[in-house]
Amino acid sequence: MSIHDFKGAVFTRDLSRSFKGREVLGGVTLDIPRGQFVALLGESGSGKTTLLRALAGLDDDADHGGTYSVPQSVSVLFQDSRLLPWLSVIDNLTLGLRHDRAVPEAQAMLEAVGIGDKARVWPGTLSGGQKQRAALARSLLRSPDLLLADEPFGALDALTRLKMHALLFRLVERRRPTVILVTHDVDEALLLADRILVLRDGAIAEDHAVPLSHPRRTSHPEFEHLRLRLLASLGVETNLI
Ligand SMILES: Nc1ncnc2c1ncn2[C@@H]1O[C@H](COP(=O)(O)OP(=O)(O)OP(=O)(O)O)[C@@H](O)[C@H]1O
Repeated sequence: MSIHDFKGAVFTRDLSRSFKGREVLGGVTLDIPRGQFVALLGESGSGKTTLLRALAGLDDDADHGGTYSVPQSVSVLFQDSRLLPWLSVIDNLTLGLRHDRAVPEAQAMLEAVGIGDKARVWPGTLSGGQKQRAALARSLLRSPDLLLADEPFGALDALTRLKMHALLFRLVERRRPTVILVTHDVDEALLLADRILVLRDGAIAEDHAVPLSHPRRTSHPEFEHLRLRLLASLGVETNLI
């Protein structure tokens, strides 16, 4: 299939990236249909962030090979919220949006992520979880066709992370963007994703469908089966768990 025939959201062919002659991504070929929620797992250094940055077009410092196509409207969510400290929370959300509805829509999005009362405060006064809620609100306010999320909950405590999973799932259900979520957390991947890719040494080593309906329970036998399989492929000795 050529790039012109592809009707999905993300298309890559032999995508490679190198830094100073060292290959980090080595020929990634991938098709992601619209609206699919994909989790990207892999051991540290396997190239997850490099793949995400390639799709976001944020890698001018790398040598490029292969081709890719993504939708026009892409939002990126990072582990740190990247809110500008000199703008109020709502001004961070509306930055660059010109239309009349920007402020009420931003306020509604802050309500949706549970921090409607924080619109006028400085980002520096928010907790880590509140900052990530604001960052999530900012990225979804733009109604992206593709959301690229690089460990957005990695720095949060376990309880806040669970709340953020539920929130992300609810918001994504409503707007149905295609999502690629980089995570180290196998349970997070299994709770949220339709499909889980395992990256190894810069290539897609495994591609799993997650045949579980929502809401998902970690106690479901298929959940547990996939969990052990994924942990083993990530090099965790599962007989010790
Ligand atoms: N800008 C860069 N310059 C040089 N090397 C880089 C650059 N970005 C990434 N790398 C190298 O590419 C490899 C893959 O990095 P990447 O951040 O994509 O891995 P990752 O799977 O996201 O890792 P982690 O799970 O630890 O975040 C690493 O060895 C890293 O040092």
